[in-house]
Amino acid sequence: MELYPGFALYRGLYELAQFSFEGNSSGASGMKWQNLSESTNGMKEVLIIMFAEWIVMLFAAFYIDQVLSSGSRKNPLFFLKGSQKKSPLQKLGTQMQVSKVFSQIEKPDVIQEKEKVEMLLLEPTINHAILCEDLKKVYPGRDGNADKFAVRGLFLSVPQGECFGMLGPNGAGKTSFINMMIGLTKPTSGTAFVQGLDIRTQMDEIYTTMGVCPQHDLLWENLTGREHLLFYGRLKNLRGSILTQAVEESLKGLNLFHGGVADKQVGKYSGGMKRRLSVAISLIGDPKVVYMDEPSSGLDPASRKSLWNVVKHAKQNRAIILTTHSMEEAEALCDRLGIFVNGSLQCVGNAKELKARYGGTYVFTLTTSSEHEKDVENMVQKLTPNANKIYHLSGTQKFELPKEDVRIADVFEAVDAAKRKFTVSAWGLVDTTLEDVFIKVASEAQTFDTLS
Ligand SMILES: Nc1ncnc2c1ncn2[C@@H]1O[C@H](COP(=O)(O)OP(=O)(O)OP(=O)(O)O)[C@@H](O)[C@H]1O
Repeated sequence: MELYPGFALYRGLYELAQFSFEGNSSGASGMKWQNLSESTNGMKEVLIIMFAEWIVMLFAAFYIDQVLSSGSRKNPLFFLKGSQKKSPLQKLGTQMQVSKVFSQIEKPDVIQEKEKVEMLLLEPTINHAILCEDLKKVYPGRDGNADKFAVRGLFLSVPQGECFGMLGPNGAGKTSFINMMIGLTKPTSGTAFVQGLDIRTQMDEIYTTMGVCPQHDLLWENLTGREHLLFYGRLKNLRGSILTQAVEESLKGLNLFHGGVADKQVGKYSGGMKRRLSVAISLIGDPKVVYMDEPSSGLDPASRKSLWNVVKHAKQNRAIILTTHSMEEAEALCDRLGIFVNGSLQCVGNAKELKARYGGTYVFTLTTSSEHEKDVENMVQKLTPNANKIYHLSGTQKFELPKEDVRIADVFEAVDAAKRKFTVSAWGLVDTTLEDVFIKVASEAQTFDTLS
């Protein structure tokens, strides 16, 4: 029975108790090393059994972990095989990875960004606040699930004075990227330099020049807004009147000063007030690099506008990386944007460039009575045979007109001519919005990934 570890432990404890009981009554001490050799003392076998079992169990646990519980399961005889030959499926997987890399290489703006980073890495300059070099994050798969590639080889450079907007659908990997940059998680491979400091080894120094507004507010319910700012200000080495002034300015800037709000416990704040306090915390102490993960989520329009003013003012002497789902916010605040899908950048550029590159159409809408719908179609066909009808409901029709085929003046003339022939209740011509670009880039990338 002692081969079962529980019994071996019991026997050992029993022997110890026995020796100390006898020692108590005879005035001797309990078990000593020399007592191990006594024939009636089972402790020696117990120690041998437990030591041998410890080694056996260690190997057994390692083996079971490799073949059963890990996401990347191994063959049960993996220890007999040397370097395993790849199965055709694995080879296909590798080819797909290569083709995926190739497809990324085809995006000129992303390659340009990579080349810029490589050049900057050769001659590091303080002007570039953030440089990401082939940054990757892989979450190991659990319970038989495959590994999750949250960030796949990101190259990015953000200079001082720039606000870089990171757009992307849910689950694209934006928060995973920010978590690596702020030292919450380690990169699986690759690295990033913040003011020339490596995030793998010099995070302590980076913290002194960094501000973070996390996606979910991390605040103490019992402290007031002012106390939060005083605390973080002190952490950033502000003291005395400089600290008091920084806190006052911060509270005023984020609309948390009037009506005694600053001295209320945070537990009594509304969601929007907490968000504004998080932004204030990220900016206190003049950090040179700031990360804002969806800073305006949950804010009413007025608070959002005042937050934008604060961010616009703040970006003048620092680098900001901001993630958002609001295209309006991205256009209002960001000097450059990157659309991030399935862990990789699909495009980089300012809003104008992206719209010009990806938005190759105007959207033309015209409303008339139902009997003149055919006339409208004919009119659009005359403007361009490549027009594409995207919407049609009781007299209202929407068409995509390729920009290279139509001139805006021709559209106005065509509508004027149409007005003379039949009643036009309403019409409009709209250029591509950033939202159109986002939807197009994200859906193309997701389709490609699904096919892969
Ligand atoms: N700790 C984790 N373990 C395993 N997978 C994770 C972990 N954290 C995130 N993921 C996965 O990584 C992917 C990227 O998640 P992440 O939170 O970075 O996306 P996101 O772009 O910030 O999304 P959202 O816009 O919704 O905040 C998701 O598929 C998510 O499920």
